[in-house]
Amino acid sequence: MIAAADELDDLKRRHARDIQELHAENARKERELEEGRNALRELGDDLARERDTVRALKNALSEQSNAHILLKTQFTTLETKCDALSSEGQAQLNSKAKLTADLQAAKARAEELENELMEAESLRRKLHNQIQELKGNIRVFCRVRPALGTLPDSHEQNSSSGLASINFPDKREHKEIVISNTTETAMGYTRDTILPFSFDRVFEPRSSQHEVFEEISHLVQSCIDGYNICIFAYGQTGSGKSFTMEGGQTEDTRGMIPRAVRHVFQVAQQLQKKGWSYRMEGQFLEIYNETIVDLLGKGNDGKHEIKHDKNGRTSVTDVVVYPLRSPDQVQNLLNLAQSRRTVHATLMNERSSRSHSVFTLRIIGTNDASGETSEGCLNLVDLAGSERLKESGASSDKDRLKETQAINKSLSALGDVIAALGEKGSMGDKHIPYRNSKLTYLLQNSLSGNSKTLMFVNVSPLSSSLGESICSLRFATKVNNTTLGTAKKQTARLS
Ligand SMILES: Nc1ncnc2c1ncn2[C@@H]1O[C@H](COP(=O)(O)OP(=O)(O)OP(=O)(O)O)[C@@H](O)[C@H]1O
Repeated sequence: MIAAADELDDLKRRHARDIQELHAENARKERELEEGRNALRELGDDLARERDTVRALKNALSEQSNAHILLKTQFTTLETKCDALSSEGQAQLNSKAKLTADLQAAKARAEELENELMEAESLRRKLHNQIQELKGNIRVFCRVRPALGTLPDSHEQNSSSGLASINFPDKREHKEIVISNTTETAMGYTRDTILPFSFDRVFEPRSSQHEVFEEISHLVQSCIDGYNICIFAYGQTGSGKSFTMEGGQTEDTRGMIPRAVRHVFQVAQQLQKKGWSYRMEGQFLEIYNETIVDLLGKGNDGKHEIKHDKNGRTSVTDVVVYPLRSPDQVQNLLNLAQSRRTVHATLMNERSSRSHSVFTLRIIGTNDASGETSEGCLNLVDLAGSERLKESGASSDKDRLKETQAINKSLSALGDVIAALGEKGSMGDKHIPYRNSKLTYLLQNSLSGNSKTLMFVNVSPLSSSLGESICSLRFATKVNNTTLGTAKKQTARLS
């Protein structure tokens, strides 16, 4: 029993030890279990996170694959477009080659036509000069200016009631002008007079500078062919002479001088193709009270002398002669000259020009290919107002009286020269009184029978100017009835 009790104790001790160990083991297992649980929780969290990541990646993948599909579609469309463009490009290359060939052919044809045109132009010029020779070399154009009331900024506002009765019956050839005038007889009766005049061309008030120049452009062109040309503007103060010759500053209102210079430059350039090269020079003079003033000079006026050489060349001593290189340069010279012109007030026109102005363009041409030379001269003359003493208000002022007398003397000298040239044409050699005025002496070589002369008779539309208008038209008619003979070219061959 003792042994059994010992054994029992022993067993109890071992059992207690086992229980203790089992407790310890249990506690350890519980700890491990807790740790396992924690680990499991962490793994659960990780799993949830991983699931989120996988979900996000899945979404991204789906977006990417959509984008990929879209890009693929776009790529295919672009590929198709590219194919279409490259075949279009090819077609365009083909059509470009065809167009280049067509252009080449058109250029060759244009060149051919240009040559034909040049030949036709030479022929036309020759025929034109022949026609002019047959007609005689003095022509008269009449131009009636518009009433200024119809223009902005005018002093003649509401002047339409004061307009003269001027009619233009010839609607086809524009050669006639008819003035109707009512005068009172000594007995107090009124008498209606119809005065018809006819000229080479009549320009109505609405005619533009462009239309007027069209009619004189061939004449201007003749100076390139070696003729001496003289174009005058004659008429009472305020009748539109300066407007016709110099014009305004705008493209539309530019006058005959700038248009003539531009035309000469253009034609000279065209003739370069035929081997011609031209040198041009210009001078601008004023004749005031029988004294020459250089409008482009530096002021040694009154000391200029007119000289004519045996080759028909006229020069004036000590005047500035500008080599002309462009039409724009001429506009600047005109502006300079304009600011220097002698301008005084008269009753007729506040800014009346009381002097003659003479713009001279000399054109010297050489043709190295054919050995020809030519020298022509174009004079564009803006004459002083032609009104009589009473009309100009000059009779009460000594200086104005002297001016008006000088103007009248030189204008009648011009008439005498033209008349004498006309008589010479029919009766052989006759003395031509060129020396009677500075104006006619200066223009001697451009007024002779060898030259071409055009006179504009400028007319005011106002009834208050009717008397002067009739005087101007009568003077112009006398000039128109004159035949100046045959113009001669000044050409030579280079030795
Ligand atoms: N055809 C026209 N169209 C428009 N305005 C014109 C025309 N002719 C003349 N004029 C205007 O009429 C006015 C007088 O003309 P202009 O000065 O040319 O006369 P003029 O005869 O030269 O006078 P002057 O003898 O004083 O020089 C100017 O204001 C001018 O601009």
